[in-house]
Amino acid sequence: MRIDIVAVGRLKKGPEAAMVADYLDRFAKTGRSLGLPAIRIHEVEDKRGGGMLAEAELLTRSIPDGAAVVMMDERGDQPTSPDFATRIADWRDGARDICFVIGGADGLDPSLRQRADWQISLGRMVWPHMLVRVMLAEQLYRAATILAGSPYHRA
Ligand SMILES: C[S@@+](CC[C@H](N)C(=O)[O-])C[C@H]1O[C@@H](n2cnc3c(N)ncnc32)[C@H](O)[C@@H]1O
Repeated sequence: MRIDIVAVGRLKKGPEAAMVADYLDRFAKTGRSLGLPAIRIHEVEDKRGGGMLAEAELLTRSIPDGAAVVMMDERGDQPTSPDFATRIADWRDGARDICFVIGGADGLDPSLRQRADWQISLGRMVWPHMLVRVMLAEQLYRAATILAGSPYHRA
């Protein structure tokens, strides 16, 4: 099994990058005994100004064949953290790869959103994509702690 985050834009060194690295490192440590692999990030960038469609093509190329595709979108479902953890465990148990997709400033092209196995929202407000990376990384770490039965998630 592999877990990837495919995202538009390059995350420069700074607080967001440090937080993403920290949460993914914690995920890797907690996930190891749960059969969850370290998460890899793939960044794509369309330098020719082709907009959402060009970004969709680049993102599609980075999505592994057969992976469960989870699109981050403010119009999507709003699962609880335990529900999110359960879905990840179900895919793990079915030996399915998982690929999270985060769009750029214009969002994700509708053609790409149509192929999602799941569209999830971090609330109905729109967040900058770099913060979405941080929040997704935190929720993935939180999911691992829920599956491990550790006290990080107290709700
Ligand atoms: C700045 S937002 C783009 C907003 C764009 N206007 C749209 O209609 O999608 C960049 C990316 O961050 C992610 N994103 C932003 N807010 C989100 C939210 N509330 N929940 C989940 N993902 C979000 C989405 O992947 C989005 O494509």
